[in-house]
Amino acid sequence: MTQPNDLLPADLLPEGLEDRLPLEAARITAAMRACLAVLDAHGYDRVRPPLLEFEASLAGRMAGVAKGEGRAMFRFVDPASLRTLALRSDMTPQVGRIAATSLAAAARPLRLCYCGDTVVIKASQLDPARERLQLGAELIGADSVAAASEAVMLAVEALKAAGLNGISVDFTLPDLVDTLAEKAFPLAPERREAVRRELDTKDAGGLRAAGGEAYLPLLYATGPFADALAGLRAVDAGGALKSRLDGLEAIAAQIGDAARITLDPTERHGFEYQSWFGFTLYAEGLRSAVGRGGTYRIAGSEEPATGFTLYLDRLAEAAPQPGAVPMVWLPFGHDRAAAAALRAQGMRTRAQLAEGEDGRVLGCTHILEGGIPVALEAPS
Ligand SMILES: N[C@@H](Cc1c[nH]c[nH+]1)C(=O)O
Repeated sequence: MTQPNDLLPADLLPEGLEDRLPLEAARITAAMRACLAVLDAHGYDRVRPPLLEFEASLAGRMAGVAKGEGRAMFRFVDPASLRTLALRSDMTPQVGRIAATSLAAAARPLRLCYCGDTVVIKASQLDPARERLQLGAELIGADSVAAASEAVMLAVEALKAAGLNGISVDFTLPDLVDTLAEKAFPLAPERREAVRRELDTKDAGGLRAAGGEAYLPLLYATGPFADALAGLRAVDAGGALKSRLDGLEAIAAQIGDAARITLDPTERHGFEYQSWFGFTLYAEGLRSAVGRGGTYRIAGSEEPATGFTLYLDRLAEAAPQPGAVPMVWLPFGHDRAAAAALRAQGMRTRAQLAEGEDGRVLGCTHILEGGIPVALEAPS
């Protein structure tokens, strides 16, 4: 038998990639099923885009990704087409492509959901994983307050169905600096990046030095939703903010007490392509975000859309372990119909393959005897 110390160097996994062993895989699967059931019940049809695509098409559907601000993708040359392929780092652009091509003629708003693995070349400090299991929903054809409310409500409902507690939603305004820089607090295009950077690091001195004095109040308008909103309302930006803030207020009113709401108007981490509205989801027991979403435009077709993505393998860390069901040992010559009936009732079975096997050693709690499951003593 192979012992762990027989590990060959070739058996080591690259940094940021790992095997999920049965207990963990069961937790991820249970969370996945619960979330998918919520999206399905709300009328979202599942699509399954491929794991890899032509790089140009993956990168081209999202503004930020095209600008190189996106998560770096693994790329390689396809020996068959001799074109560059990329492994997806996010499924939202793929769903955008489907909406803009195969489903271009489908009625809007179009509700699609998805679940699949994505990979990034470089992980973040907070979360070293380079493979991420995404599960999400995209509402195509609308980026209104109503669409945004539906997306947030659905995300919260899915997280609760997965068994997570203490859910909080952090609202942000991804295109805030661009909007204000146009007119209210004018900034030359080449200065915008510097101002965004200082807002990111919440450095008041740096912000002043970068010529972003007018943006200072934004630094303080962050925290619990009501207070932060009041702070932002006090920023007189010649009405440039009003429609956005009214929108946030309407979304928050819909959520009510289904989740705790905070507002960080300048947060842009993880928002590469979202437009007026963005949100980050957190849950009790997990330091990093369990999902993100917002409004955006599908690059190419310019169609408005709203959606969210949950990071399933991450959120499953705080999801409850599915309850163990009886595991029934099926010895040689067992009653097959009785075994099938037990499985139909939700029990699990393991069948004997060779002489000398002991069901208890193989994790069984019961043995099928005379057509009924009889409890086994745990192995000593
Ligand atoms: N796919 C984005 C979130 C998103 C979905 N739809 C719109 N935004 C992410 O993983 O961060």
